[in-house]
Amino acid sequence: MRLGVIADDFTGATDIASFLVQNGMSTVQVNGVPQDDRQLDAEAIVVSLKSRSCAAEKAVEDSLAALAWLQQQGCERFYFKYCSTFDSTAKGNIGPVTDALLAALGETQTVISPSLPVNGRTVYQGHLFVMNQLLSDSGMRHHPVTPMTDSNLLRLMEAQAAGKAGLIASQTLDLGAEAVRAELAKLAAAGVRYVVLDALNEQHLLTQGEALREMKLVTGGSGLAIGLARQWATSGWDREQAQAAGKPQGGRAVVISGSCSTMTNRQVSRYRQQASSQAVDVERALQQREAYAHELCDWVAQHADEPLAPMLFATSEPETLQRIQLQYGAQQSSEAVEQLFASVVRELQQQGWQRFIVAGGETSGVVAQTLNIDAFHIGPVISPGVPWVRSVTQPVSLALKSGNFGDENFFARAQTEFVV
Ligand SMILES: Nc1ncnc2c1ncn2[C@@H]1O[C@H](COP(=O)(O)OP(=O)(O)O)[C@@H](O)[C@H]1O
Ligand SMILES: O=C(O)[C@@H](O)C(=O)COP(=O)(O)O
Repeated sequence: MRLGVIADDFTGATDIASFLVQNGMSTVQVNGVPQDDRQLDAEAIVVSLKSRSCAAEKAVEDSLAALAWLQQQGCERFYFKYCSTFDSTAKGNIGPVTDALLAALGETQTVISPSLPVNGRTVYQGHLFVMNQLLSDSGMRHHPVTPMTDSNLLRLMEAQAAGKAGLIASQTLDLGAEAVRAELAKLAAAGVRYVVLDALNEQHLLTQGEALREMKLVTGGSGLAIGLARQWATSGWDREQAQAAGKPQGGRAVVISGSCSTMTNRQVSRYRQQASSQAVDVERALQQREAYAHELCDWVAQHADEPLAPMLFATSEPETLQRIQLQYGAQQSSEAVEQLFASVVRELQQQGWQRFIVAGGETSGVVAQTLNIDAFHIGPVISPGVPWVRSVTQPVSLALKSGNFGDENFFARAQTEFVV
């Protein structure tokens, strides 16, 4: 049984991929729908799209293209992965994409399961919680692109999609997989297309996995992957074996930090005490990018043989960032930083650097694209949702960290706790 995952963004794709390998399924991730007909070798294939904040029509078109490609790869079960905070715009594309995938597969029912207890996302009586707050009371209500002002997943789904939503509550999950399957059948008979699943803990996710073993299409965050991978992994949950192809190889490493999140700021200040580091000068990035990138690469090379990899960082505290954005413009400065990092990693790759530890979702996308890495094996997990990954075609390994993920010692741990 081969699983095909359609993920609505890049770091979200890496997140689910890491839970699949941790629970025993070997996994390859591709960035976008490949245009060639290469056949990939893994139990699960994850396609990362950039559809989270797209208009519904575009998200549907991209998701159906991903589905068709995954079917060509021999996938028989499908998983639509969105954010564990159900990020969707006011017009919302999670509903339309779910409807389109159901129709394409000839199915009439699926589940909605964004819960990820290990990262504080739980669902109770159909309401989504972030840590100890309802989604609509959490910081997500201020999200610049996808503000979430309702926590009721049934209401959110019915507002976006064509069909009827229903609930399987935690009390039923406590009774086990058989009870969940019976409830799914009852809801199907009542015409319910989207079944919101409560989950307060990992046991609930394992029960979901057991109950959904035969369901053709599921939808959710990355948590449900824990339960499903335990059902489908042919290696008997052998994590070591599933991760083998993605283990980082030796060779020189560099840390590139382009995220300004609170967590990344903490990680950067910790790592500055542990390794050589150099802050990026945004003005020089704007005015003399190539010469400056070359200079930074020389600096990185001078620190190549130290115990921990040298770090280049644009990461700034909110006040500094605000000052930079006021002075140079938000878009201009962020693009200048991204392009500077692109020039740096291009030159380092030419000089034979093989390990890149990157902080920031957008920054990760730029680095992977610049290094020409469009498919990678998922390796050992550094922090929940952040694995080492290894290019399918080149001897290059990446650790791609979304801004909020990882613990304070992430950059050092990524290098010291894994066989390289
Ligand atoms: N000092 C800085 N000045 C301006 N923009 C910056 C600075 N540092 C980082 N950026 C930009 O901020 C954005 C951070 O986004 P991203 O990499 O997705 O991180 P996150 O995952 O935390 O959102 C990138 O476009 C990056 O280039
Ligand atoms: O499900 C999740 O929380 C993550 O996989 C995810 O999608 C995070 O998105 P970003 O916050 O945009 O990195």
